[in-house]
Amino acid sequence: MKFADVILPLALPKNYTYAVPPEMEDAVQVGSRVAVQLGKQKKYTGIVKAVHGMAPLEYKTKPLLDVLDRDPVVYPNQLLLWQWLASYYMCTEGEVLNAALPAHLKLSSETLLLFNDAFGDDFTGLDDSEYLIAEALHIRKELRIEEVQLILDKSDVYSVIKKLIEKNVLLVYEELKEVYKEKKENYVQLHEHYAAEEQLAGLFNELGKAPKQMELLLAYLHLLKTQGSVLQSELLKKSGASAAQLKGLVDKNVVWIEKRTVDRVPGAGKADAQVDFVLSPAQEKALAELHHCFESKQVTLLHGITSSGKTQLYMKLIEEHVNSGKQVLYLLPEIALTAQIIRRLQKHFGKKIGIYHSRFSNNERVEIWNKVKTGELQIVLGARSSLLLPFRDLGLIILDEEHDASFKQQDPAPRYHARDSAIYYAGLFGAKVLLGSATPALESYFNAQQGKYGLVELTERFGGVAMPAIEIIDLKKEQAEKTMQENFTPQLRNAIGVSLADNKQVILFQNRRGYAPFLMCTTCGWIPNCQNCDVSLTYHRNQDKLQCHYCGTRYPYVHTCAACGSSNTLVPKNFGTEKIEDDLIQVFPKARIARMDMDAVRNKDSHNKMIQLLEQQGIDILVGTQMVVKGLDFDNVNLIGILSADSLLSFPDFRVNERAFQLMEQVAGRAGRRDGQGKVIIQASNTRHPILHFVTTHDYKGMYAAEVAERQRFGYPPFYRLLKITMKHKQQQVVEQAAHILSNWLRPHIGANLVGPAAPLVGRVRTYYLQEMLIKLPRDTKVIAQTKQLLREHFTKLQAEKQYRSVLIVPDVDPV
Ligand SMILES: Nc1ncnc2c1ncn2[C@@H]1O[C@H](COP(=O)(O)OP(=O)(O)OP(=O)(O)O)[C@@H](O)[C@H]1O
Ligand SMILES: [Zn+2]
Repeated sequence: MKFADVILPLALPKNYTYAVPPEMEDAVQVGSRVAVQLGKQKKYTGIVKAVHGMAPLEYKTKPLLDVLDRDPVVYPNQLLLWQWLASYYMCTEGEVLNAALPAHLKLSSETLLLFNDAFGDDFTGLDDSEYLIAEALHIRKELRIEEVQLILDKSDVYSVIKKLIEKNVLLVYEELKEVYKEKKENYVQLHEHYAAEEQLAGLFNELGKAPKQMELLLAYLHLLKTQGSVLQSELLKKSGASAAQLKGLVDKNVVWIEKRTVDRVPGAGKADAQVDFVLSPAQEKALAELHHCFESKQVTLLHGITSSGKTQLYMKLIEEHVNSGKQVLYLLPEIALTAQIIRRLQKHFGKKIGIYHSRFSNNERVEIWNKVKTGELQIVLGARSSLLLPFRDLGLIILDEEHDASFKQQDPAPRYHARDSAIYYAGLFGAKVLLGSATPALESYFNAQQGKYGLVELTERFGGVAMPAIEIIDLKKEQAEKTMQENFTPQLRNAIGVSLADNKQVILFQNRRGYAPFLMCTTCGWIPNCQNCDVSLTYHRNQDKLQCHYCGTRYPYVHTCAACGSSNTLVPKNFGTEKIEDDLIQVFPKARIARMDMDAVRNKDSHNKMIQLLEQQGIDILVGTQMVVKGLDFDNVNLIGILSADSLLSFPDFRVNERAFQLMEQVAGRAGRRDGQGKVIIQASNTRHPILHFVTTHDYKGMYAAEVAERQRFGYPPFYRLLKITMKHKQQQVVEQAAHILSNWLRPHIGANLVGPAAPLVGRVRTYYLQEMLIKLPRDTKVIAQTKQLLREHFTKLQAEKQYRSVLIVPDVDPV
């Protein structure tokens, strides 16, 4: 008898073993999907993790209901990655599976099946079982899996359902909006008859009487010449003609329309890689050093200052790996994945490159998933989650902007860090990892210093452009002398004026969105808070609403103070990007001003459009949050303003200095990238903060040395590892008691390295009260593994107690 261990898409503490019925023995394979029953009612599809001959001792096995795939959907290396992620980040393999598989590869008994009206009612291509289900669906429009089982009078219905999905008869509800279908587009083709010059000339004569059709024809010929093929939609747009006018040409047998399947995944025309630029001598040297490092190290850190051309080096490395038949994964923070970087890469790698991030539809994800699996896509440019794609033969992972905190997943599990996970995953393939940044994470630079990673430094900007000059302006002094106009010092106002007069562009940075981070009653000091979270509400003037940035709830503007009853005494305090935008309009009424933050660019298109507008110099002044920082490359920006450095340097976190340095150095790096030296103006109240000194001198190493000494003194990363435990419950007393009990159990084992429990700064979020504990762990793999095991046991023990069963316990390994 054979048995299969199956990973189910649930947060189950362990995997279940099922018996393999003899008729499925040949079909069942590691990495294939199988349908199984869990408990009395529920059915799921899971993935086979192992096939073996050992019956479990603790329970009687149920049989597999069905094997869904002839070819496994994941490779053994994915299964190893899932296992590692679950164990290292303290979650279940089911949770990892859930994050990794695109929705259409998951089915469960809760799944609702719908009839696909587009299929019509021609059922001739279906076999008997398929026909029965299709007919039932056609009449009833939707069915649950149990109903399908009743109709067919058998339990193993998953293969029938799968076939019906493939034949486009049936839709799975989760994907209703975007079920996987090939995408078709209409292309216009000139009739062969007119390929010859004379015939075409004759046609022109004929159409002389029909000017619109003539325009259509001219537009067609132009598009054909420039693009090789002619999309109907583009032709109509370019010629300004209507569909009816185009139909006129079709009726005259001049052109015909062909429906073609097109790739959803955007890929520019060229099929071949062509990396045709020349590296500068400094870049050549760095490339040689990278090769040298990779001879002995799996991981190398490329520390290259802003605009030194790191991206060009990546492209050279990508080319080498692609030429040797390997796959390459290029990871970027989500918001940095803009049309700008995509275009830069597509220019050189054309169709070999695929893009993958969370804003993609399920359809697009499935397409990429399949092409990565077959190896057809050799390069993937993606955000964190593209690490979970089924690579076939990975040769290189590049992590650009590797210091970026968004490489760490927050919610839900797996709470993984793409950098560390990439290093593990690459190891399975014997692949290399390149970490790149102008401001590396302290942890990475430390590892490089220790010799664990290779280190290559690129210390000059491409084209010999100088680093921007940095000027710190004393906000206190200017405020005392009453020279401020809104939030601008005279120095910043002047500099903006000079840039505008020179037709240059300006970027202003402020790390808060909205109009004002909070309102305050001038009579009694009352501040409006969120009802679900212990946090003040941000004022958004454009919507005339107050908004909680923790749970997203919106509230109408308040005119009367809830504490003292005075009316119209609430005033905005502090300032966000919306306010700066408003101020700019007043101070520079003629300038073209735009704002880039999460409110202004909700979808990927508006974000890309704004970047494009900036590239084409349709914007004079851009004000934005972190978003304006990430990896952007503009020719004409020569001034950067940081409106308040204090707000970056004053929140309670041991990484605050590192983060502030990275942000300011990165945003400064957007200035003067092409010609002439750029300028950065930083407004600050505390002008003597040591970090400002390091920013002024672009002194990463100085910052590193100072910070690392502090970290060592206080026992923080990179010297210690951190593990944060957050506990949540709707009742404050329950969560406090639970945290107290858990910490009392843990303290004898962990001692002084257990900090807390205590309520975090924002002690209640989304109506849940929070308690946090921090565990500092020595960098010793064995101790770390033992501690995680200890925690797992005690979590289980706590949740076995009835009154604490509903307390949520969230472990976060290596929190950022
Ligand atoms: N060898 C080269 N040939 C042509 N152009 C280059 C070369 N190296 C760099 N450039 C150009 O210089 C600019 C800066 O390079 P790039 O964006 O790669 O820098 P970077 O190091 O990634 O900067 P950042 O860290 O600030 O994002 C880009 O416009 C790039 O096209
Ligand atoms: Zn809230």
